Amino acid sequence: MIRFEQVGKVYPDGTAAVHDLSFEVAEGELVTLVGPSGCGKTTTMMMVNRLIEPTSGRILVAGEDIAAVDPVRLRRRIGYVIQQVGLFPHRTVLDNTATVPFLTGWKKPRARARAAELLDLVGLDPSVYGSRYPDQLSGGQRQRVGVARALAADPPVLLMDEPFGAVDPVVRERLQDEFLGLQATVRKTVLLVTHDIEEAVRMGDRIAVYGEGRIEQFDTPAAVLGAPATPRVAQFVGADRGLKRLSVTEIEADDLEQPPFARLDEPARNAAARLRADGARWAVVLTDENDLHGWVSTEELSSAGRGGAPVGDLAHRMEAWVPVGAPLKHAFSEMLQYDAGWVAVLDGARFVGVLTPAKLHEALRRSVDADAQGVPRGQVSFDSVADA
Ligand SMILES: Nc1ncnc2c1ncn2[C@@H]1O[C@H](COP(=O)(O)OP(=O)(O)OP(=O)(O)O)[C@@H](O)[C@H]1O
Repeated sequence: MIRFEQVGKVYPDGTAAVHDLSFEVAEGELVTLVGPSGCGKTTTMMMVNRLIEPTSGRILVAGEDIAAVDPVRLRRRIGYVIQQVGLFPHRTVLDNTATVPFLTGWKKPRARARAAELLDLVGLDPSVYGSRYPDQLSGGQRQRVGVARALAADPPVLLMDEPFGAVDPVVRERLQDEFLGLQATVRKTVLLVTHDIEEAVRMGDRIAVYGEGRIEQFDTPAAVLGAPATPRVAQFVGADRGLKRLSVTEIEADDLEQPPFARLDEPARNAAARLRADGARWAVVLTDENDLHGWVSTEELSSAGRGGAPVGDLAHRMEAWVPVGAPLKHAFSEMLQYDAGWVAVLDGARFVGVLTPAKLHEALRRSVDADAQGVPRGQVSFDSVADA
């Protein structure tokens, strides 16, 4: 959808801002451009809507060399969100949002109806906020209006330059999540500039990590964190990249342990005898359909006496659980929150297995090796000190 072919930019004063950029952003993909200040991210982005012209190479949008496209026409196909949102102070939120539809000649009622739809989409009730002026909004709300305005003309491409930079970290995280939710439905082709590696990792399907004026690595967040291509990338992503990688590595069924289990309606004494014979101190409690009910200790089952009480009478609820496919970080955080030595992993209600700290470490290590070798994680073997 967006293709850079050996693009370079030298400013008139001789500053070479970027060199030899070649990369492609697929349709519906969100690529983050990240790197230290002055490395050329904004220059890269502004060449896409021709606010800056390259001095070498060419850029294609939807297969068309943009040098040959009228800049005004080009910009109508490309939404642009910037940090200083740039709303018109004397226009209402609704009319600010409708700016591009107005410019493209839509009738006012239609443009406003579209703007109201978009405000709703970004979580601002148009009947409450539509008639306000920008200075009557919080920073986060203004930022949302900026996103709504960029989306109002339904452009296939969206350029976002530090779009969540002007708000505090808590609001920023919420806006990031909201935008990702929105992106899952609107599926725009997005280039997002940030100097924040956390944001780049969180938002990007792929990340372009810049050094001075060039891309040092262009890959998935997991690959950038797991195998930085150059010392400069390693330095930029930081010493705690293992921790960051936890948030982009998904739990897979192969990562899990299968603990002993007891059936919800089997007699407690049968389950107790079986678990004692296996030397197990506890078991997960499952229904006949393998849905997770909870957990129970062997001791509790043993003390149930000789009656035929079912396991279900003694079971505890399972607080610590995560869905399969969730990031490892989510599982780790559940373990800490519930002070649990493991978390259950579910597919819908169905029990898939448990993740322990050792398995979590193993999954992380195998995912790094799998990326390096370009194979699925299940194909990577792992020897840990614990196995020795
Ligand atoms: N109009 C200009 N004339 C000369 N040099 C410029 C001009 N605009 C930008 N530069 C230089 O080009 C380089 C890249 O700038 P750019 O704004 O693309 O970086 P950036 O990575 O977006 O930085 P930041 O994160 O600080 O916004 C910098 O060295 C900058 O000083």
